Amino acid sequence: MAVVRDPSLLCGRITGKNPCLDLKNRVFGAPVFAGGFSCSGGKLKGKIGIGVRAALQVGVEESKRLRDLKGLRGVLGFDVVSEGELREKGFLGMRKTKLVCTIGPACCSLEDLEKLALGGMNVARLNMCHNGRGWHRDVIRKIKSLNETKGFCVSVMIDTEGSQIHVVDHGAPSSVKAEDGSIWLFTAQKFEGSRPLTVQANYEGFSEGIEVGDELVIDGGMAGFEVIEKNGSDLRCKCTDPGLLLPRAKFSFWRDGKLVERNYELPTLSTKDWADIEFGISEGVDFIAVSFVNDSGSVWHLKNYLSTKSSKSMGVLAKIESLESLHKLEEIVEASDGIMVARGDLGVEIPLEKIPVMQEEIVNVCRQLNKPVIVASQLLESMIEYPTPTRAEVADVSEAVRQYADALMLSGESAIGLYGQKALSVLRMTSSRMETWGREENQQCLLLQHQLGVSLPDRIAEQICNCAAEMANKLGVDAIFVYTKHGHMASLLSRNRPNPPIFALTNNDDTRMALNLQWGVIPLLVDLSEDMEANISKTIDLIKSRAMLKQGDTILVVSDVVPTRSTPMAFQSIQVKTIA
Ligand SMILES: Nc1ncnc2c1ncn2[C@@H]1O[C@H](COP(=O)(O)OP(=O)(O)OP(=O)(O)O)[C@@H](O)[C@H]1O
Ligand SMILES: CC(=O)C(=O)O
Ligand SMILES: [K+]
Ligand SMILES: [Mg+2]
Repeated sequence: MAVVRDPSLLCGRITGKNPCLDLKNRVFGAPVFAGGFSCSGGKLKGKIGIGVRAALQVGVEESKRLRDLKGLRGVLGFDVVSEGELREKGFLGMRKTKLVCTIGPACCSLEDLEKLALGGMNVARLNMCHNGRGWHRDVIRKIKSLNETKGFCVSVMIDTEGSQIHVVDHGAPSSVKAEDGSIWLFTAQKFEGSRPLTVQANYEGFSEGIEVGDELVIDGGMAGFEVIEKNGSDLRCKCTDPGLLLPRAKFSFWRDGKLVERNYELPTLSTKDWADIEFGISEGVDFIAVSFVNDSGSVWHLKNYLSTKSSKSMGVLAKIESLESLHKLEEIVEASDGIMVARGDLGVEIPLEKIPVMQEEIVNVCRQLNKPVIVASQLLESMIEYPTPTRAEVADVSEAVRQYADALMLSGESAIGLYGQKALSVLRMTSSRMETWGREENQQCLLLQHQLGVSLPDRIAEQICNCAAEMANKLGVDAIFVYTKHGHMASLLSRNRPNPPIFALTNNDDTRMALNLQWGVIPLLVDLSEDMEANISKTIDLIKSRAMLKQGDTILVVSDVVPTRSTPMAFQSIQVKTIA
């Protein structure tokens, strides 16, 4: 594919407004939705149309759900944060990298959740390892009520506990020191209370296949031990690398510098995980992130289950956090609706110095296979305690943005940290700055797009989106509009990481919530008719009537026309429109 090579085409279009403007202290009013579909003043000039006809029989759009929502959300489901950002910074200044916040005791009140939403949280993550379902239900309902009443568009993700082997007791309520040369007992035997120098594991098979002389590493390097005696499943170990044992610390065993890989036959989805998934279905969450996925089987299994159990479509995200998942990366990415680079647990199974390269590879594979990817864990770890990040943390966040990850995630920084909102604003400002740099340096032209589609319709959709993104960059249009039912066209555009924001117009609320994780996509919920031309002018009029599109703005419109009596063939098109 030809690419933009002349940065001068792009540089001048970056908004002059301060891209670092802090949204935190701004108060957005409740959304004011324009009523009706008046076409006055919505005339378009300079329309260029390119069409591709293909004999695709696509089902007719169904918009009953939208009508139900319309009364609540108004006719243009434009979330208040994106709208505020557009007014403040213009089209090009809109943030592309999406932000995920883990919700925990430090940010679970309605006020705190609202502050995170205002600060740009696109997805709220609930880690099912902690708290009871009542607590999680309360948080989910608060987020949904903020969406309904305050006009936010925050998706909800639950993250399964999975079956990982970890410490349940190490002799102290919080952290405990392991001194050099001290002798410890690692056991799966359950006992009441705490015993000094004794670590209780949660699974009796934790030491299967382990031999005297093996190295036991805690949390990827928090402390290290040598196994000096094995008695049944109990291990007596000598501390060789003094350090700290934290609650729920994870174990790994190493022999001759390599991880001892063992098949524990623990299911990726435990009985508790299935119960949590049922809970997620009943609460209507948008994403289920599956911990410790080792192959595509568990992902397909869950996806099939969800398709029979739930009318709502929920995204299944696979967390890459084991050595085994790296061996089967492509099949897992293909099976999933998205990926999380779970660097915390990944660092238990691979040497830490390998993580940056693995992260880059996972991000690239995901973009090639057109799946959104979240970079997670320890992005701003020091901000759990301190009000400012380290320079190294800012560099790490910038690197993930430079790699064009779809989303960045806060863990403890928001869940238990003292400065969660500030951490979110650091992610926001750092990603905006890096995105601006990427545009100025024309970095997206370095991205190669391998052909993804196999069938003709898929290849047409892919080519339309590749060409549309290239045109948008070369012409320097202000925004891309894409009409999409399931989000596929929007994600194909996003895959090219184009300079202008991608407004994805859909009449399907599940699609809207799923697109929250995609780089550069601003999902809008609108009523769509079968007449695509009418849809396009209606949407433009609506956005214009809110003074967000003005005379002279140029937009590129990608549409996928469904067959109707008047247009019996599916019709995909790219149009460039200049607002009159
Ligand atoms: N709902 C919660 N209640 C209490 N503490 C929480 C909650 N969620 C997160 N935390 C705390 O925040 C820290 C980081 O959170 P996070 O859920 O990202 O942990 P993690 O270990 O990286 O994830 P995972 O368990 O999926 O590997 C946890 O160690 C935990 O102490
Ligand atoms: C997020 C997560 O699960 C990890 O980093 O391990
Ligand atoms: K988890
Ligand atoms: Mg993990």
